[in-house]
Amino acid sequence: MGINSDKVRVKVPGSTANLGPGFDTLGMALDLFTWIEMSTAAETRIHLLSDGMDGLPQDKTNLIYEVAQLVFDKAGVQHPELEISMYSDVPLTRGLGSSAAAIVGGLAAANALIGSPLSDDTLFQMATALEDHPDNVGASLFGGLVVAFWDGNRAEYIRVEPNEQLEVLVAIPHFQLSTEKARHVLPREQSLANAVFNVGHSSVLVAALCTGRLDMIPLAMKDALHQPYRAPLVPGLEQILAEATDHGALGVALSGAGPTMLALVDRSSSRKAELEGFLQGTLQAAGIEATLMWLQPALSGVQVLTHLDEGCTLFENIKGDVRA
Ligand SMILES: Nc1ncnc2c1ncn2[C@@H]1O[C@H](COP(=O)(O)OP(=O)(O)O)[C@@H](O)[C@H]1O
Ligand SMILES: N[C@@H](CCOP(=O)(O)O)C(=O)O
Repeated sequence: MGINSDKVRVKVPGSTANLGPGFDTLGMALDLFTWIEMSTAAETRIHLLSDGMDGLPQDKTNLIYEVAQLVFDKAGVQHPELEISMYSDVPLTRGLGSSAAAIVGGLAAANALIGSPLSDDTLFQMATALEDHPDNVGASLFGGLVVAFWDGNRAEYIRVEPNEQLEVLVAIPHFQLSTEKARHVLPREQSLANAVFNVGHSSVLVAALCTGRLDMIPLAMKDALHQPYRAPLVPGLEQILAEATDHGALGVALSGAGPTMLALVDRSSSRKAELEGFLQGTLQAAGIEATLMWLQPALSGVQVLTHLDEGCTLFENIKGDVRA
């Protein structure tokens, strides 16, 4: 199997996980993207092109470089030195799936570089094992809404087209909360009552999303397994979870492990400004600065970009598409 001597470029969406009750099970891709360019080189070099990437390693300990090595191992090819450039609009460590986007983007780019010997399913299994849960990586790989489970050995999923009335408002606090820390506060054991509560709510939420029963979202988007334990880490969250539906949200949840909070909104709602004011006001009162952003579900998962100009830099190619 040969290694492609061209540059490969991939575009991968960030994501929100859980949607409240679907802990480690539901993921939805969002239109916030990470772009990765990868080519072979005489010596490994890693370029981080966007702001906010402080602290990410620029050597062979970088996550994207590391996951590329796993692809080469799995495909049985020699490890080439790599030149990698990365631009990301997905903020780090905020609950919008930056690590999943980096993992999926790194896997997809390395696979394309060696002629795509690995199937999407193989990439999904690898990404799930790396991230330890299938929700964000499933959404970044396949786009749309992904309903998934993982038994520690294999992950399975079904992709669902997001309802076209759904729009997303996120409040992204100006502080980081690592997924590792936000998983650490969860109890190791839960009551049967909490398990039944979440199975019921998550099942009805998925059914509501599949059938367009948006009226069920405010009732179904409730959780007993993780949000109550994570709320002390995110000032304002408790009030937002309790009251956002009184201010125009269809449903509200912690996005992934937080600290970002996410509201699902009917795109024809006349109460968007009211909801923005409620979120911003509640967070300000709790002493939290946050950026609000309207996002759309991303329908495509990771894409290998073939239309880009080889003669231009990654940033020159994508600058019309980035948010910042
Ligand atoms: N583009 C990237 N390149 C290298 N590492 C990354 C990249 N994006 C994320 N990471 C790693 O993932 C970590 C964030 O993951 P995590 O705590 O799960 O938060 P989230 O995935 O919600 O943003 C970062 O601190 C960094 O170690
Ligand atoms: N199901 C996971 C999701 C973590 O998402 P992230 O975007 O915060 O990494 C969890 O809730 O821990």
